[in-house]
Amino acid sequence: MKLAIIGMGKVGATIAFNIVMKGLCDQLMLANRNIEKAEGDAMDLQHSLAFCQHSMQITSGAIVDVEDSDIVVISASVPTSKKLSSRMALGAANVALFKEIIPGIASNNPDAVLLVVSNPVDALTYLTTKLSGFPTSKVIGLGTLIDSARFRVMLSESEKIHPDDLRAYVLGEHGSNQFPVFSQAVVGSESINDNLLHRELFNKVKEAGFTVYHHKGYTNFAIANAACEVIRTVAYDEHRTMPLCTYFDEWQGVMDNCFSIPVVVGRKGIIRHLHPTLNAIERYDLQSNALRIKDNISQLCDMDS
Ligand SMILES: NC(=O)c1ccc[n+]([C@@H]2O[C@H](COP(=O)([O-])OP(=O)(O)OC[C@H]3O[C@@H](n4cnc5c(N)ncnc54)[C@H](O)[C@@H]3O)[C@@H](O)[C@H]2O)c1
Repeated sequence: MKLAIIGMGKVGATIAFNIVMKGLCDQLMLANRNIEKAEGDAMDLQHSLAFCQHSMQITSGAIVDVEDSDIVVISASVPTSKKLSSRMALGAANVALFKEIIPGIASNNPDAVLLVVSNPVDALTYLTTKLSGFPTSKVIGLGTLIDSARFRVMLSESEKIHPDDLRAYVLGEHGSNQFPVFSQAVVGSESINDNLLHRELFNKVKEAGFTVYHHKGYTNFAIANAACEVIRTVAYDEHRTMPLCTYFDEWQGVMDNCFSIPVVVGRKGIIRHLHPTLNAIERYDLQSNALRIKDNISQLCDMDS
């Protein structure tokens, strides 16, 4: 399994550390605009192999050196600020960056699954799908997997039950429009009700990324674990279900859009879309997400410029 990370900032470096600790590949390639930083990370991670069960080859270089990967994680980005209050603020500059880098990544890594982490992730996953020419199944945006994880952790604290035993999906935009699917949320086989307490927790989930940003200027640990969950599922063809961002022609009556829906993931990327029965509130939330995201995509991702 050959894995590359493009963009060795706070998130890319933490994903790399997790991959090494968990032994998720045999060859790990780190690429960054500032190559010296990628070289430093590669050396530092090599030194940590003495404490790992799984040996791997760790190399570094420029984006053009990333070739024939099975998975390419894209966490390259213009710098984010501690004052960030909307992921869309990164939109225009990251769209320009992706227009510069995605065609080369796609042609040098024709069989890869591309995992988009950079924000705004829904628009960038759409753009990556279009620019790469890859099948929609092979371009995955990290999307609301992280929001769903935060929701499960917060519900677990309130229910005093391990988060692994909770199923609670947040779907839609990785942003302020995301919505919880209470109608399908369960702990054991008991429903998690749509009540005031659980709505308050969900409101904290929506703000959680920015709460962390405002404290430390970035988020890295939870997002790196979310990325590794997808990477392991692809690497070992695990066929796990999770909410992830994908471009789709049609989902639950929404046409031609790109945001997080429940999917099954395996070695070939997204191998199936799941279709839970949504209640009236959730169908309304889905429609308003679809409009908002479509609008963001058409504002940001003009394919002719
Ligand atoms: N999807 C999510 O839930 C989620 C969570 C956290 C962060 N993010 C996003 O991930 C991205 C990275 O965040 P970060 O905190 O690591 O940012 P960062 O500024 O620390 O790192 C960005 C890295 O990209 C590199 N880079 C820029 N242009 C490049 C190019 N052309 N080629 C190669 N490398 C290039 C920079 O040198 C830098 O090392 C941001 O867009 C952030 O918003 C997403």
